[in-house]
Amino acid sequence: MTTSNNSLIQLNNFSYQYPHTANNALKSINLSLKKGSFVGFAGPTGAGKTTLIKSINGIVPHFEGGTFSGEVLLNGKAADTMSTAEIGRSVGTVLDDPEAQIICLDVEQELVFGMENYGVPPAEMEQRMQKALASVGIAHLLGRSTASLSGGQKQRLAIAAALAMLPEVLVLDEPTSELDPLGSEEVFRVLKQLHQEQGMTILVTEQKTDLLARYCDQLVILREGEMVLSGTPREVFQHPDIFELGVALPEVTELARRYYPQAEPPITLDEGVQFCRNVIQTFGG
Ligand SMILES: Nc1ncnc2c1ncn2[C@@H]1O[C@H](COP(=O)(O)OP(=O)(O)OP(=O)(O)O)[C@@H](O)[C@H]1O
Repeated sequence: MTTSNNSLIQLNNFSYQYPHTANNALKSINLSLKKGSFVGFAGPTGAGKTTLIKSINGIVPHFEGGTFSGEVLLNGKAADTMSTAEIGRSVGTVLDDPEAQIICLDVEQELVFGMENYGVPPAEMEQRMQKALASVGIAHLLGRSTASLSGGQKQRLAIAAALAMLPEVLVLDEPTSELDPLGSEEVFRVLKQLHQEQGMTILVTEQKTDLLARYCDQLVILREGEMVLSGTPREVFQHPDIFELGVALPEVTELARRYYPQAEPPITLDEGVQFCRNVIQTFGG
């Protein structure tokens, strides 16, 4: 086993192939993530983003089967030697579709369900439930039926249910795919707050790169199972190769890079406004 440093999650030359497929879905991934990271994963469809998330929460290989080489370490321990229950104590998962993840009829049951399965004492459950709901700003929804919640509220509930298990890391697979722009922003604001106020480690796959640009500290780009770029959102979106990697850039970045390829492109709307002002001044002057 490779010696682990102080990484919370470490992938060493990790390759994985689903059963009955011809190619590896992940190819020699080397990635080291420290506690307190907020990392976004992007890349074209089929790049391996979901598979990478599933390799961290143990679905790969525990439930999917298949073959792998290399290793995924959680706190220095090889994930394939841990039970899924053990992995679940460290890694909380939120899926793209809250409808599929929420299984109980009311908010309280939804939060209690996971804790009961892990044998959390009832008095502690109540405390954890209140804290988890407050953390994502939906304490007022206790007592509501899950069917009556909006998409954004359901996704916050899914996050709260994961938080009630006191995970060290939260992995989210396209958590805004069912949400409109306001709901998407709401989810990322909650994540940023968890990250800043509780030091939660957050790993998220997301197609909306403007959200990744604004909220993540680190961005990893995958293509055809390989990790092709990694850095701050600015380093990644300003990288000369980014256009060739099939990643949808934030709109402001895309426009600036196309029309002013020599200039340092903006990566957020605010920077885009300033960029336009500078362009107008240059041409006006
Ligand atoms: N359960 C599975 N069985 C077989 N092959 C799979 C399975 N799940 C994914 N794959 C294949 O593994 C590769 C990586 O898929 P993955 O879902 O990880 O990509 P992704 O980047 O998340 O794509 P998307 O953005 O479309 O969700 C693809 O070629 C896909 O067809």
